[in-house]
Amino acid sequence: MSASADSPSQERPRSVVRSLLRLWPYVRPVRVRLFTAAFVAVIASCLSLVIPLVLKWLVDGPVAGRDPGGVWLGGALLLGLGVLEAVLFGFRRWLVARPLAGVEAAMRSAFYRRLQRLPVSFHDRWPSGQLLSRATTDLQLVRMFLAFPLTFLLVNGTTIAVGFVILLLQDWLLGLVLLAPVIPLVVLCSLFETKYSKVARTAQDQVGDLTTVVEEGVLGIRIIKGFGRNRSQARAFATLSRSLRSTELRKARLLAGLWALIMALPELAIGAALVLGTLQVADGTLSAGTLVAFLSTALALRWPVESIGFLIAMSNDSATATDRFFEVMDEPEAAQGDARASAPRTESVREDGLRFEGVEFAYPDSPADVPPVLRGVDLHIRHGETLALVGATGSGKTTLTALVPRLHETTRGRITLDGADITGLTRARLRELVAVAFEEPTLFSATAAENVLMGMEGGGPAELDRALGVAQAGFVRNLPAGAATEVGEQGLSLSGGQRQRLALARAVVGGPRFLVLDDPLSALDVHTEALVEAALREVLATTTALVVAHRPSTVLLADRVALLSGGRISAVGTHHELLHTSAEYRTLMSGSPQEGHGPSALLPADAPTVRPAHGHEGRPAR
Ligand SMILES: Nc1ncnc2c1ncn2[C@@H]1O[C@H](COP(=O)(O)OP(=O)(O)OP(=O)(O)O)[C@@H](O)[C@H]1O
Repeated sequence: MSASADSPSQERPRSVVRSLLRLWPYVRPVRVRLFTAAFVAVIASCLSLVIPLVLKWLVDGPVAGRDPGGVWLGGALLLGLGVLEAVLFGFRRWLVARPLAGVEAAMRSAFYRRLQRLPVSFHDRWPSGQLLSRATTDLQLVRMFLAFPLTFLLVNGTTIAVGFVILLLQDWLLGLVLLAPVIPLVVLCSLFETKYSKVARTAQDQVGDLTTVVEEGVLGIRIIKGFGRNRSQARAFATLSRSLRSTELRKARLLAGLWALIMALPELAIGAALVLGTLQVADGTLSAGTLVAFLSTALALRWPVESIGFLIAMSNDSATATDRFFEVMDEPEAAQGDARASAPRTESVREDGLRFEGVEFAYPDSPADVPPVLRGVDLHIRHGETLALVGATGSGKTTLTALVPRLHETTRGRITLDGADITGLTRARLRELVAVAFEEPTLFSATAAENVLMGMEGGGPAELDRALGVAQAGFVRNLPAGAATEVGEQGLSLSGGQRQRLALARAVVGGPRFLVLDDPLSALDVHTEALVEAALREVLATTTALVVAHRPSTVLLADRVALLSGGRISAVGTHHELLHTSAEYRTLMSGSPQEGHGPSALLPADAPTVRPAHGHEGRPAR
């Protein structure tokens, strides 16, 4: 979802107020403090309007009557009002600071929880930078809005209204002269708001795109350096950065134009009122004190009026940030266990193994004219059996394995675990039953032990040791702090093979009933692979397992092999049966010339091979 992509909020007419009102559920818990703070700020701001009235009294009274006692009293009153105003504004800040940090934190937690619950298909569609910028910059903007523009739009609005009433009461003609710019200002503000909100949206989306590029640049630093792509990456960054800069400049130009008008029109009105007022004083129709009070009030209203421009701008930025936040919050969550009415609610206890029945799956964003990746998969992995899934690259092996832990939902057909439809199981139960390890092993910024024990709620050192043993991950003990070593962001401080072994340990630690492994040995050297294989055999003997295999050595871990072709299972049998009966299987197996595991090691001498067998003894299939 780049800046250029249409987002839901851009398609329908947008209202800043409606967008901001959606914040209410998060603001509700702190409403009392927020309203109190706004009330205190209104009082403080209106106090500044009392000062000109004291001035009027001072000029027309004690100063005109040469009464030093009165002048001192007036001075003390002005000082007292000033101090009270400052104290009240300070109190307002204290009232809002802590609760608003709480609102921001609550929104961020809700956002994070949502991200965790959203289906994998959502994460496939959304660049991580767009999500990161929503969780950081956008939520900061929202907090700033609640702390400042929200209160001051109310405070300044009230101050302006009270101020004009005071001005009109003092001299209605001069008051009307000052009020004259209001109508053009309202029209200008609404025009500005429409234009500004579009530019604000573009800028915030561009920040998201830029965050994505920075994130990819950091995570992919090895590839970028390895392929010498620093320049092209820097160019991509510079292009996005320039676009963002020009959008920010457009924002600044719009704001500057509005600000110039907001400042110039009232200044002109004050100038006109000053001329008119001076003439009235000269005529004797207006007292000098009233003119001083009038002009002081008008000057006291300058800041509330001038601030309206950037308060509107900030509110617009915040409304855009709110829209962006709710675009993610409004996304439908992944279906829960009992979401499908047709799914059986009780779990069968039969030792039926893992079954795929007429399973069809198409990625949600794939074009309508592209056939589904899986088009009716029927497969039965018997209880306690290990089945290797083999197929050409892109045939859908990873997709099929991702359906078992419900990372994606089948579009048709069903998958059962010991006879129970997986859509009828709760997520927690499904996670208990099925453990997964993917080809690309993801580790988290945590210790090696924490990464492994993520696979078993409440697991301890004994389980950890067993799992590390099974995955041949003894290297962990040689890390600087042993299993307590932080393995770094995405485990980048470890080698590919080490990461894969930790991921494998995580998959087996809980002793799952069903194990789904996506090419678990792909990054291991031949020696380690043999060790892991030996240990895996023990684990596989006690579980029902589906193992995606690219290499003959992995296939040999399995009791039977299924060939995925054309979105269906086209053949099932033992390794040797398939070598005899399926030309496609032979081609796939002979296309992996690994030292010691290639066709020479695995194809029996009488198999009709694509490449000639070399007559070595192959490892026996189980
Ligand atoms: N997130 C996705 N969105 C849309 N299409 C996808 C997505 N992931 C995979 N595909 C497509 O689905 C098809 C099957 O991909 P899959 O990764 O399951 O194949 P595979 O058999 O595991 O491949 P390999 O052996 O190379 O790992 C491919 O055509 C791929 O382009």
